[in-house]
Amino acid sequence: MTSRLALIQLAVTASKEANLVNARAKVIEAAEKGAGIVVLPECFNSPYGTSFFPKYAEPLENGPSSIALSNMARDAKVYLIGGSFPEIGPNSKFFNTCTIWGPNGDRLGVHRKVHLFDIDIPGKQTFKESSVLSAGSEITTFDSPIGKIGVGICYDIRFPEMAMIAARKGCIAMIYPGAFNMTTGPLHWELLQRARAIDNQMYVAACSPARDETAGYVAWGHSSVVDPMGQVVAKLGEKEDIVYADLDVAFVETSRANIPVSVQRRFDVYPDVSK
Ligand SMILES: NC(=O)CC(=O)C(=O)O
Repeated sequence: MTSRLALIQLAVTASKEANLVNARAKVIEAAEKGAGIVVLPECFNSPYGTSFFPKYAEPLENGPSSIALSNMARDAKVYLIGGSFPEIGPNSKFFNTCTIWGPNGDRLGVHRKVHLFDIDIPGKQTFKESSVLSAGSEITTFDSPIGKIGVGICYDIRFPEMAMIAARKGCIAMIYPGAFNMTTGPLHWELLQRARAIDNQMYVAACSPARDETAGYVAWGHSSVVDPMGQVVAKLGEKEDIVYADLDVAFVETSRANIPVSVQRRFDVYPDVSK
């Protein structure tokens, strides 16, 4: 069983309305090219930065982005992993939130970024999402026609436990809307995807905004898909574009059967690791 995955490396602007219009056009284009599962990037409808989160935040229920995403999924008849947008949630807390939509426009899941992006590489990249955002606390999976798929957001990819638990719940892929930067992107973006793919013998995809050199936070781009053997099967440069890859469940099964690490774990040797 296969399904075509499309990653939309969207050129995100300061206009939420323009971003929603552009996202819709690209989702429909991806569906016309045969995609059954479509992914948008982290903060697909706003610039990425702590000063922007409160300004662009909207509620999950009936906010403009949720309505637009539901309509896109329904009109294109695709499973849509709707990147993320700043959410104003319970108790007026802000979250970095990914919504997942089915082909009839129903919402299938919500992932609030679990691991907030707080780093300080002096002179290169400093970011403190936790100065504005609250963290989610759920592992998120949803059922697609080719099987269960796990969803994380960007910095979540650095935490192997999340992908491992998703794999143990039966996921055949992990998908991360993300926005690495010009420091961590060249170092870690591809390596982390390949690591999570090999750890768990699953497809891993990460979808970035297109690079905008004039933005306060310059995204690395390079949206890509890695297969269960750790091979990069699709990859973009830095410009706005769409990349496609066929996800093949049989290849996940063969990879897991040929190198059966998931049944060779020695929890007797490392009992502190949760089963
Ligand atoms: N933007 C992020 O959440 C993560 C990132 O850029 C990194 O881990 O590097």
